[in-house]
Amino acid sequence: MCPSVPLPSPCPPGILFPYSSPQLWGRAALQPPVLLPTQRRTFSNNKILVELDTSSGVATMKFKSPPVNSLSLDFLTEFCISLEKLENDRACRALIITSAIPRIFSSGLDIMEMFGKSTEHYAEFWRAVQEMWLRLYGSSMVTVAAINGSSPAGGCLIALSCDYRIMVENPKYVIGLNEAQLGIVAPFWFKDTFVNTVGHRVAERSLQLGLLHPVTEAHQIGLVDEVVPEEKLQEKAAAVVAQWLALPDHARQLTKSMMRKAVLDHMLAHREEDIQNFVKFISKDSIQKSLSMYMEMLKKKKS
Ligand SMILES: CCCCCCCCCCC/C=C/C(=O)SCCNC(=O)CCNC(=O)[C@H](O)C(C)(C)COP(=O)(O)OP(=O)(O)OC[C@H]1O[C@@H](n2cnc3c(N)ncnc32)[C@H](O)[C@@H]1OP(=O)(O)O
Repeated sequence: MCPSVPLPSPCPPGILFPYSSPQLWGRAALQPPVLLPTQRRTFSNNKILVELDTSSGVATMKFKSPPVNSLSLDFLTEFCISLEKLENDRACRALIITSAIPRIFSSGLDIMEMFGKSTEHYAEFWRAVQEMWLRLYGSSMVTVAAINGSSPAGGCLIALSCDYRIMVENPKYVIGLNEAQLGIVAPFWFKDTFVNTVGHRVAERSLQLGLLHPVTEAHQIGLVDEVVPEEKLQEKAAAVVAQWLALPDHARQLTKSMMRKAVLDHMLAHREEDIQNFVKFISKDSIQKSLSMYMEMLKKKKS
């Protein structure tokens, strides 16, 4: 059978052989089978830096939005644009996501986007959150989260949406879906993504208590796949990517799609309803009060 990459049509006899070598599989497979010097393509905005190594097909995306990489509407928009660029780039087969901000991977959704704004704003913001998840969870690239800091709520969702999670061993770092601690609720597709990673029982307890798991515990419950010292993170991420890229892209992609399709389809079928639910929920006085108290608590913690 011909690989899923577009080949000259009809597929000439014998063409399968050169395309069968693992390092030639996939979207980069149409490049001539010669050793090319390492080539880097970089693009950047004020929130995200992306570097694509076109010889390996691996892109590294660094979040660089101080102070805590919170997922504002602007951040989500830039994130989606970057994901779309990479997804459409035939030279890119894999993506490593990490942070350029010390100690923080991402602090999750920007609470200020959910506080004191108009219903139109809430709807626009929530559509952007959905879009980010649809693109990342549904990506055909190999995706690895190199988690070099704390990663609560929406930050954890980003990590969960990748194919593999490697976290830096540091007793101060935590990760989890802590929405309940803010007096809010993780939506069904956050929950489904979590359940698909850690299983129903662990997810149920963790979600109800809004737990932020220290790294060792996150590893024990399967929320992260590996724990490494900070200085080994990039090397480990590259090794994991190489292992996943050794397989034919079409087989890996179809398997990924099979595993994730039900959850993605469910969200797509209920997308507008989910936006309405979010707007209704977040606009409630009691929820606005909870968010306000949470922000106060964050500020007090500093002083
Ligand atoms: C019927 C059901 C219907 C359901 C419908 C849906 C319901 C709603 C679903 C919403 C889902 C929400 C998902 C989320 O992601 S909510 C965000 C959760 N995030 C957090 O709880 C993290 C909070 N932050 C922290 O814990 C710490 O800040 C952190 C560990 C990340 C860093 O600590 P550090 O000490 O280094 O830094 P500071 O705390 O001093 O923070 C620096 C400044 O950044 C501000 N900050 C932090 N996090 C956020 C954030 N998420 N959004 C906005 N701003 C944030 C913090 O206040 C500091 O600001 P100032 O310098 O101005 O004080």
